[in-house]
Parts: sequence; structure tokens; C-alpha cells
Amino acid sequence: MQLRQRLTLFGLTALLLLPLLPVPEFWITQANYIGMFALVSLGLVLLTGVGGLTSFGQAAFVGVGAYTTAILSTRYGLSPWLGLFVGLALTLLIALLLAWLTLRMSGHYLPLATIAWALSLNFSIANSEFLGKYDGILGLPALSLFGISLADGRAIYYLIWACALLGAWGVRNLLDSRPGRAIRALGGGAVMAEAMGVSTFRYKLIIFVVAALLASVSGWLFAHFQRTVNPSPFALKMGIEYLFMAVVGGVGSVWGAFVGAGVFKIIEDQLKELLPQLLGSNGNFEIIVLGVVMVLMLKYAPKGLWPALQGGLARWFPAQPRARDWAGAAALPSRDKPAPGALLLDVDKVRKQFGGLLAVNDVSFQIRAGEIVGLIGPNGAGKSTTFNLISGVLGLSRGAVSFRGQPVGGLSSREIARRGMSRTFQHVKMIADMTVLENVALGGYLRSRSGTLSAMLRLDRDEEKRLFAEAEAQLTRIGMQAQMHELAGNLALGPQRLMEIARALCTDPALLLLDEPAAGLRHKEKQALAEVLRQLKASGLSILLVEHDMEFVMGLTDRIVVMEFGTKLIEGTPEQVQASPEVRAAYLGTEH
Ligand SMILES: Nc1ncnc2c1ncn2[C@@H]1O[C@H](COP(=O)(O)OP(=O)(O)OP(=O)(O)O)[C@@H](O)[C@H]1O
Repeated sequence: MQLRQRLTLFGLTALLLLPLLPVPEFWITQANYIGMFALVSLGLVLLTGVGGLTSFGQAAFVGVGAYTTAILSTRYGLSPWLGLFVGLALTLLIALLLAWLTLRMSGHYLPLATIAWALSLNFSIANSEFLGKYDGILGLPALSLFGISLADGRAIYYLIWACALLGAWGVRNLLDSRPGRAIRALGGGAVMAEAMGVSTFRYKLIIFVVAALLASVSGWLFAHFQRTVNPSPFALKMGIEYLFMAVVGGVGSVWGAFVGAGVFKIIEDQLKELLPQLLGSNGNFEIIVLGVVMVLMLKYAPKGLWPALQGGLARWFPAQPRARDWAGAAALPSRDKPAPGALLLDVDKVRKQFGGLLAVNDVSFQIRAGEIVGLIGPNGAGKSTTFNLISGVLGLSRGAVSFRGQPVGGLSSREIARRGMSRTFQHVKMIADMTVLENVALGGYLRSRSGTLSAMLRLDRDEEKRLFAEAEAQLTRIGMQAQMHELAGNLALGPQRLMEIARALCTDPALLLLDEPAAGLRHKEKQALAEVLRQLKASGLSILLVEHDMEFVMGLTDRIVVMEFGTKLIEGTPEQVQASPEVRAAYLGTEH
């Protein structure tokens, strides 16, 4: 057994034995709170740390779970277990409604919206006669499981920690899966994820709902642990504290949720006792100290305690590369390839207007299957805009684009990716803290199906093997197999660009769109890249290349389209373009 596994086993045994040891009741209660808080923070890891969506409103979902079971068990005498499921269903409905209303917001509007609904949900609870107003509801029954009462803190401890660890297991599984890679792509903005076929709205919705459900379970446990509910533990202040916990622990890591909940709860309680003694008067002084600690943490350890701890421990327990268990996995489904020479892409008088600026002015050209076509022109000529019009990142102002005989103008980049166009980016877009292999496997998203639930329950392993086999095959194709276990963010620019090409290849494209693939590469790297692209062409792939490096373009392409001031200046073979006085004039800035 490896040291890591031995440590995990030791930790789990210690957790299991804790209530059986003569530990004071106070610490068991602390451990119970830490488990419940960690469940909520886990949701924030997914939502905020990984997905990049900041929420101050998680305490409101805790309240929904708590109040539902309180009402059902006290007023209607129903089983708390029924209360759990009704609470989850109600949370799901509320989360879906709030997500529909708020998730399309971006920037600071979303956090503000979470504050708004956290306030309004809490005020609704606090002013409802039915929910007991500020006094809340008293006399909740204790939970029982298989006839065993969980009224005692040491007994409910096991249920709380089983829920927390199950939650951690599910979230960890999710993050290492097909939907997990899509979720991890959200943090870097929508453009790359959508180009890989991921519906970013769908995954924002999913993580919002999962985080709300985790909070709701915590609320259910909380209600039956305290045996009473009132509005204050579900107020905005607590929503902010949950976010603090996640940030203190490490908002991007699952175990950070536990570290954050633990550190926050213990420090807060100790300060509550210590500060009034020191200062000689009563008051919530701990809030001041916690605020200062938080600011210092954000300045000096913005990633949180767990990543810092992990970085320190990495010297003794280096991370193991993913076990290569996909040998012999079945191939992913692949698409019909166009016949060599068939018309693949038809760009017909496309136009893009940005206000008064005509960035692309009635540009037309075609690409046939098996060709490499270059799109060149001086800075600001409209190449990237044309590229974005073709790949669906920008909408057309006029004109038409058809791909494999079907009109694709006006389709989303996700839909265009589904039809077999895949692209790379002028500025590499990747998930820096994922391995090269995992980044490339994201390209296989549209060729696979596993959903969130099957990923959380680890029922997706066969498909994962197929995805990794495909990702490795594409990395081998471009000569990067040896780097597959490295973190993408640690690579130099050259290999990162190659990795993007492998990711695009993993989509099984009929047309590859490369946006300045040679930019920033050294001479040798450019030669290696040109060789890779020649091999891809030899295997029947078609490529459209936006590029500045003339030598690179001239040696590689079959045809070149030259743009200047948004219009097509000339189209021809590399020789024709090189011989053209107009092109020379365009590049040298002389009259023609
Ligand atoms: N989103 C936008 N809004 C307004 N103007 C834009 C936008 N995107 C591009 N432009 C303008 O459109 C023109 C064409 O830009 P584009 O980026 O397509 O040129 P390019 O040929 O790719 O240039 P480069 O080689 O420098 O990348 C430029 O004048 C640019 O400022």
C-alpha cells in the first residue's frame, strides 16, 4: 500500500474511532458542525472554486432543507427521512428557478443576485407566521436509523460524517470525469468550452443545483441535530461565512472544504471565548479578527490552506500519474469523412460590421477536403474575425457559410463543433491545472455521453477508458505522448499549442481551424509543427490556417487567401501570392 493510501486509511480510522474515545462532548459537537459546514463548502468548491460562480446565498438552501423537515416532522408528524427527500425536491425547484433567473448574469451581477435572493429568502422565512417567524420551530424529533436513535451527538456524528464523506467522494468523482472536465473548463470562460461542444449554461446549472442540494442535506442534518430551527443560521452572514470557509480551506480543492470548515469553526469558537476575556467586555469581537485574518489570507495565501499544505507535502508524497488502464479500450464513435477533393467549406460573401467598422467585407473562398488553406494579411486585416465567423464565435452581419453542404451561418460554435469543425486559439485556452491527457480528453466530449450522476457514482469508467485511449492516440499522433501526465500549465508555449491541436483532433474533425499556431514558437518548434500538419493532411484532414509567419505558410499550404482592410485581396497558390505585387504592397505598406 502506498503512503498516500495508508494516510487516508489512518484518517478514516481516526474519524471512525473519535466518538468512541473519551473525547469531551464539546469536541464531538465541533466535529459535527465541521462535517455539516464542510458539506456546504463542498458545493462552493464546485460552484465557485471550479466553476467560477461566486455565491453568497448557500445558507438559504441550508434553510430550505432545515425548515422543510422541521415543518413536516413537527406539524404533520412525518418521518424526517421523508423530510430529507421533500427538502431536496423543494431545493431543486427553487435552485432551478433561481438559476434560470440569475445564471446568465456575468461579472459582479451574479454575486449581487445571490445576495439579493439570500436576503429575500431569509426575510420570507423570518416573517412567515407559518414558519414561526424569528422564534422558528421547536421540538424537532431526533433522527433514527435502522431503529437506532441518533439523538446523541456521538450517534449523529456518524451520519453527518457519512454524508460529508459521501459528498466529497461524489464531488471528487465528478471532477475527474467527462462532465467534470466540462465544469473545469467553465473557469476559463465560455469560448473554449463551447468550441469543444460543451453547453456552458447547462453545466453552470448543474453545479448550481448540486451545490444547493449539498447545502440542503446539511440543513436537514442541522435541523435534527439542533432539534430546533430559526432564521439566523440561514441568514446572509452565514452565507458569507460559508464562502470564507471555502476560500480559507482552498476553494478549488475538495479537501479544502473540510480544512476550511474545520479551521474556521475552531478559530471562531476559540476567539468567541478568548476575546471577551482579554478585552473585558462582551461583543462579537471574533468577527473583527476573522475579517482581518481573511484579508491577510487573500493577500498571502489566495489559494487557501489545503493547496499550501499539499504543496508542502508533495515533496514527501509526490502525486502519482493516472494509472494507464485503458489499453484495449474500444474506439470512440467516429464520423463519416468527406471524399478527397469534395467541397468542404464554402464561405460566401461574409460580412462583419462592428458598429461603424467593417471588419470583414464580403469575403468568399472555399476549402476542399484534403487541402491546407492559409488565411494571411497584415495586422487588423480581419483574419481572426473571419475565422470567428466561420467557427460560430461571432454572428454574421451578412453572407453565408456552408459546411459539408449544410448552411452553418448563425449556428452556435457548439453546434458547428458537433458538425465536425474544430479549432485552436490565438491565445492558448486550456485548463492549466489539468494534465495534458485530461485537456485533450475534453476534445472527446461530443463523442461520449456520461452524465453527472453516473460520473458521481463512478459508473462511467468504461467510457473514460475509451476517452483516455483516444486522447493518448491523438497525443501520440503529434509526438506528445511522453508529456501526457504533465500539468498543461507547466508546458512551454510550443507544446501547449500542440496540445490544443491534439484536443481539436480528439473531436474527430473534418476541418481543423488553426488560429496562428506558429505564433511565439522557436524555429525548431515551427518545423516540428509543420511536419505534424503535413502528416495530418496526408491522413486526409483539411486545415484552415490563420498565420503571420510567411515562411511557415508558404511551405505548408496548397492555397492562400490574402486579406487587407477586411476584404479579400487575392487568392492563389503560395507561388502566385509570393509573386503578387499587391500582396507585397499590402505588407510593405506601399501604394498599389
Ligand atoms: N469585437 C470587436 N469589436 C470591435 N471591433 C473589432 C472586434 N474584433 C475585431 N475588431 C476590429 O476588426 C478589425 C479586424 O480585426 P481582426 O482581429 O479580425 O484582424 P486580424 O487580421 O486577425 O489581425 P491580427 O493579425 O492583428 O490578429 C480590426 O480593426 C479590429 O480592431
